[in-house]
Amino acid sequence: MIAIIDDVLAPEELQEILTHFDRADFVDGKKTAGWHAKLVKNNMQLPSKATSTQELRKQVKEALIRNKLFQALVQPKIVHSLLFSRYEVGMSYGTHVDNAFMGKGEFWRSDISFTLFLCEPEGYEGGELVIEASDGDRAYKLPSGSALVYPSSTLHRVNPVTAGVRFAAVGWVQSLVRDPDKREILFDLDTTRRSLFAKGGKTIEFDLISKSYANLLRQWAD
Ligand SMILES: O=C(O)CCC(=O)C(=O)O
Ligand SMILES: [Fe+2]
Repeated sequence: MIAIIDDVLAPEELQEILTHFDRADFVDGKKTAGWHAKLVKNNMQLPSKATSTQELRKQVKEALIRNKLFQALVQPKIVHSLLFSRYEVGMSYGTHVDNAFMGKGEFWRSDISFTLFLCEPEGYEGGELVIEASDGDRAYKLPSGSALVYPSSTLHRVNPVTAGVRFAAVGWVQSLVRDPDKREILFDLDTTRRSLFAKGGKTIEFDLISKSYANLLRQWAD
């Protein structure tokens, strides 16, 4: 499932991150790409080992983890490999698939990829995140603070930036539920039981859907 999550970060948090970017040194993004993605990756990133990057990473991770829609959609076991990117005019990230596993020493599976847009769409031209689906390409350019979550199994790209600068945080999730179809069933059940609860409280219908939700999650989680 491809989904948009709005307002992951508050305007003050966004401002703080952008202020940090103003004085930060960005390095070549090829450093963290797989051997084939390197061939088409042309962007800049915050150095992953810097203490300030680790603090920003923690902040963004916590914001995602406390977001109820993110929880319901992706069932995160771990949010990992988060990085902060900067695309200047002429930069892009050509068509690629994300590596199935990421990390050094400890490896995490990438089930879901996300891009958290960190600047307003009016501030740059081009730079759309394009998901290449079997029925055609879909291009996304979201407001600052909104995130796109999409299956890591897709081919995707970032179009060349033709004016301005594009900032984003990107990362991956190893989900408790590896199969996207199963995640979607859980999401639908969870949405339905919450809607039933809002309308009628803790009825027997709510209890039975909650029971199915919990028991399926128990069966499907790894
Ligand atoms: O910046 C983006 O929106 C996506 C970047 C990407 O595809 C990646 O880092 O693997
Ligand atoms: Fe990617």
